[in-house]
Amino acid sequence: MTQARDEIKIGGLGASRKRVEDNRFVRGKGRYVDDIVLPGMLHMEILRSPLAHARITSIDVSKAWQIPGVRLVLTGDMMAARNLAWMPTLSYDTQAVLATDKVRFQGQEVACVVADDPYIAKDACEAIVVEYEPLPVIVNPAQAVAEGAPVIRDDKENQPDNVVFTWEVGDKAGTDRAFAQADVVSTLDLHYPRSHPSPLECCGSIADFDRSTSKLTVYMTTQAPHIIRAAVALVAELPEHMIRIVSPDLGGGFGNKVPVYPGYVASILASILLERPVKWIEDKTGNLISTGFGRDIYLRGEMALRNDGKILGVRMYTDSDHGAFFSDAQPSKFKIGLLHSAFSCYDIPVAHLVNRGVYTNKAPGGVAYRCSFRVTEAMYFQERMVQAAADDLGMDQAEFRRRNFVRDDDFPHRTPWGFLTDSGQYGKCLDVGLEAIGYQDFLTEKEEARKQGRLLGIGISTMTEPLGAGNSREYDILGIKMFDSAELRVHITGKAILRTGAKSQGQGHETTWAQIVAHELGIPAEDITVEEGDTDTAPFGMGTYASRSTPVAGAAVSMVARKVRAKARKLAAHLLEVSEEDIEWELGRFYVRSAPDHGVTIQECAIAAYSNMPDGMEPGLENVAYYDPPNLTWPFGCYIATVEVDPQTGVWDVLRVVAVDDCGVRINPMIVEGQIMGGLTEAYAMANMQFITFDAQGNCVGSNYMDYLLPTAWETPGYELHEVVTPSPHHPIGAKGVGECATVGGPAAFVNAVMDAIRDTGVRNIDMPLLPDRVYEALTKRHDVSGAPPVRTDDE
Ligand code: PCD
Ligand SMILES: [Cu+]
Repeated sequence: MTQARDEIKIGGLGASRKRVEDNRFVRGKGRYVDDIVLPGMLHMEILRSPLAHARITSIDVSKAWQIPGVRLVLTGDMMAARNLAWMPTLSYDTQAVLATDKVRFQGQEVACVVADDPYIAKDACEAIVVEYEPLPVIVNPAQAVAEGAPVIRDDKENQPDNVVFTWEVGDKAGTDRAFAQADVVSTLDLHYPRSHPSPLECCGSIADFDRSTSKLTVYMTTQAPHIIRAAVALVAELPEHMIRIVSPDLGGGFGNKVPVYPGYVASILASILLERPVKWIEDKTGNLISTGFGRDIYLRGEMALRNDGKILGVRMYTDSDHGAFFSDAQPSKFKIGLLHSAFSCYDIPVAHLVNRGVYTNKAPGGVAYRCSFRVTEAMYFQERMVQAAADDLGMDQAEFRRRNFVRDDDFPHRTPWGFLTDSGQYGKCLDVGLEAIGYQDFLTEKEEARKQGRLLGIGISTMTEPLGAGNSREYDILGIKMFDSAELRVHITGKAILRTGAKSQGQGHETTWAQIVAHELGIPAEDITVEEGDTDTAPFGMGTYASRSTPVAGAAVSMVARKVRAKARKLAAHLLEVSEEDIEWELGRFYVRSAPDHGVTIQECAIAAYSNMPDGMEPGLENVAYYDPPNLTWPFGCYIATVEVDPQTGVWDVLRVVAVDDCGVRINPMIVEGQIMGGLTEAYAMANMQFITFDAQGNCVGSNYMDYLLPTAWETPGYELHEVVTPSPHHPIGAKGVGECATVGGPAAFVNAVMDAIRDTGVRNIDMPLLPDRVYEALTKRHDVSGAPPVRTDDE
């Protein structure tokens, strides 16, 4: 008779266990960078450029130095003297730490002041006099490539213009042939506007250099502490074992905390020079105007179609605006991240994509904001194009998708741009979604409403997203392969501590990783402490972004637990006085196959590991695992929104949102649902209200929360969530990533719904955000409404 532990009761796989980290978060006991106070700590503030493009003719810091309490004023020249004025970016570019020659975007870091308190530092920043000679400003790709455009990156050799790269992938000739055979060619021009991840906690760091031990400790808001340690070791030429990076509690990351920012570097140098801890905490405007923007990419898409609805081929021409420095966080192999993951859920024979990246006088952009490296843009383009194509064919949009989906028995499936998708049940997900929303009934209701002048619309967005960068053959950051790690130590009493190379920013790893260990070992989740983010203790890992933690670090957790179980089995054999081959495992317990009642628990094995091990066995019960995933995981999402547009004002209200997510096996269903709701809310915000843009002078418009809107509970629609489970065949517990899915797939559902509601106008596109005035313009003037003029990048 089985004596296995009840997996749900011990908080194993599938348990909707309450998040253990919330014990401190909801009590206001989280420990964020700004909560840390070190003895003798000083405070740093940054002086930022008011202009988007200008030559610096002089910087006078004398008045700042005279303010009592000022300890250090740092300028670009001082950084340059130490070879620190420029730093390498994660995309093999360089970025100014403090400007020396020119400023290249509004908000760029020009000088820093360190003082006894932050107010003195801020006042002293204002006492610095900088003379600028304004230069012509470039705020979009069209201007960047125009004849005679000023060269923004004149600091770089071999950079005669503003083009960062041109990248091409796919089969051009084959795609041309497919278009030649098409019955219908559908085209669409779009702009995915800049958006800002905008975590509630801004960026910050405390650098603490101790001359007596030569050790540098940096507490900082980073999603990838080990990468930072490696970067500091290389840039500052400090020995790696003398650097400790600690990423404490983070108030959200959303990709914003992946790049290296000048403030971190300046605070480190200041601490080394002053031999005191130096704290820098960014303010909201600083965060909104200078750190990791997402998106900002233009697209012209073309689809070759057969009359029966089959997609024969796809072309994409895109122009991406990277701002003044190419510092996107992305695996280095593909110039534009994984943009060519578009159309992976559809069976499309051939495709061709050209992307041109340009520099502009805007803050560095293209960061993976809740997005696996340009996947959000890819899926938005895909689903907007799919809807336009269905319309052009006069075909039902759900039926058009179904006809082109990759079939369940066609996995692993090679996409036209070379990815290998692992598993899925796309048709089933769509059916669950259509059923839930009451598709046919809504179509009837929509027609009825139209007769009374009411505009109802329904939008669908279906997509599979590549999550879990990534296997070492194809993915690396600055040459470091993108594996991840876990280290598990079972104490003598059978309790345990687990450390990983990932770094939660609110996702709940302290809860879910313990659940994986509980699943593998039968140790109750509450007996397992999870720690992340301290490079002195955590095994080397690549951090948390691109929903890679579950696919990669989560897999490492499984693997390390299995290694521990293998040793525990030997201990069990010893305790039960039988050979290892005669032992069976059930959750939490080994037993003798021929005598199931004769067994030992994992906890008994733990005691034995320290007190009664067989002759010749090394004591202890711990191990470490590094996991190099064989492939990405490919979750699937089907998002359906219904809306009503007010023809008098252009205001649109969301009626219902249905989300069907298939992220394989769910470790913690409640956390997964929270991830999806959060993701949908960010999708809704981008589609509906979030607007951060630049005027002709490069001034950032929308650099505060009065203008850049975060949806509150009041604006946020309700969500109806459903699930389908297709395990990943190559992940140890069958889980796929999920954190980003709803943000990636969500926007197109809302936009498609509004476009469906106003379909009678013949308007093909309104760029996000679909502000009421844009919708109103489309309704009344019956033309496309773009956030900025689209640019074609082909030279036909
Ligand atoms: N199947 C499955 C999956 C998953 N899960 C869970 O859920 C979560 C998530 O996961 P994933 O998907 O793996 O992811 P991760 O890596 O962890 O994370 C990341 C993401 O996450 C998201 N979410 C969130 N949340 C919060 N709260 N906060 C934050 O910040 C955030 N962020 C965002 C982002 S943006 Mo990027 O960075 O952009 O790239 S990417 C991202 C965790 O806890 C886990 O464990 C479960 O349970 N199951
Ligand atoms: Cu992206």
